[in-house]
Amino acid sequence: MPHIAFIGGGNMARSLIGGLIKTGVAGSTISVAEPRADARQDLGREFGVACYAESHLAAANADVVVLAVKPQIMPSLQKEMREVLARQHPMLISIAAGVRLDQLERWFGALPIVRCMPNTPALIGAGATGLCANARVSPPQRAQAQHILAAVGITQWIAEERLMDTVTAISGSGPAYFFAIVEALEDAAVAQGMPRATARALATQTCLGAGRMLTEDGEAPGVLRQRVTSPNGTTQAALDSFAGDDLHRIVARAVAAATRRGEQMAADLDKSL
Ligand SMILES: NC(=O)c1ccc[n+]([C@@H]2O[C@H](COP(=O)([O-])OP(=O)(O)OC[C@H]3O[C@@H](n4cnc5c(N)ncnc54)[C@H](O)[C@@H]3O)[C@@H](O)[C@H]2O)c1
Ligand code: PRO
Repeated sequence: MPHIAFIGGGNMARSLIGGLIKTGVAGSTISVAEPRADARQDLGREFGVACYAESHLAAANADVVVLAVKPQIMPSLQKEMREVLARQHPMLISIAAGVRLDQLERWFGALPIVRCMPNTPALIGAGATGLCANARVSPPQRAQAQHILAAVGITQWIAEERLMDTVTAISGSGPAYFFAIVEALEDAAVAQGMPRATARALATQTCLGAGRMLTEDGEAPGVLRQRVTSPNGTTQAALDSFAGDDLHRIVARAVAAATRRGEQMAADLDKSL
């Protein structure tokens, strides 16, 4: 069994650890570095994993090191981690938004590195993750990285690293877009006089039902949309209104803004060093 060390024991690490344990990985093969004592205690109690306040201790026997800290923290890890990484030569998996493979190599050394972008539905095992590897990652290591992320949802390999910022803009940030749409539907119904609890229940279940149809029917979203849309009916009226407001342009602009922000975050990290 490979030993996996998580550096950072926050939300995303917790969901990955929970997913791995559910797939049968033993807690004794996982260690976590987390500065917050209460989080260390919770993780140890819930999953039976070994928790440390210092990163180099968690990574001491690791075959795989998952970097699960905020992007801004990443460069500051190098001082503490460089020696243990040089000794262990593990595969690194970074889940940080807007941190490039070349930056990770510069900070942590010439290691096999996988950059990936999961999303918060990983917390309930329904995540979507894009992964991108540097040339040092062997085929078995690719399979190992995919296995770790597949514990919390679907995975897609991304050949061109520049598209990892697009992954972040589509599926990394994407859950927030759908929550925003549910909020907007809820507000629209409330404005027409519906009680908020009723509006929320209807909008939420509609989102779940539409999502399940997308994943379970195997039909393209356009086909499913047409099936809801009676000629000259209510849906047509709403879709015409969306088209009049150029929904596709609104979404494309938002995705472009998120993509640019990812690129900017990486550029800021370059400047901060
Ligand atoms: N939340 C999301 O939607 C999402 C989605 C995809 C990827 N990500 C990425 O995942 C990473 C973690 O995000 P999160 O939402 O789990 O954040 P989080 O704040 O819940 O977890 C980060 C953890 O790192 C710990 N930490 C801080 N300094 C540390 C250090 N020096 N050594 C070890 N641990 C340290 C913090 O105490 C915290 O518990 C980020 O890089 C983020 O970009 C987040
Ligand atoms: N949350 C992180 C952000 O908003 C990365 C994707 C989702 O930057």
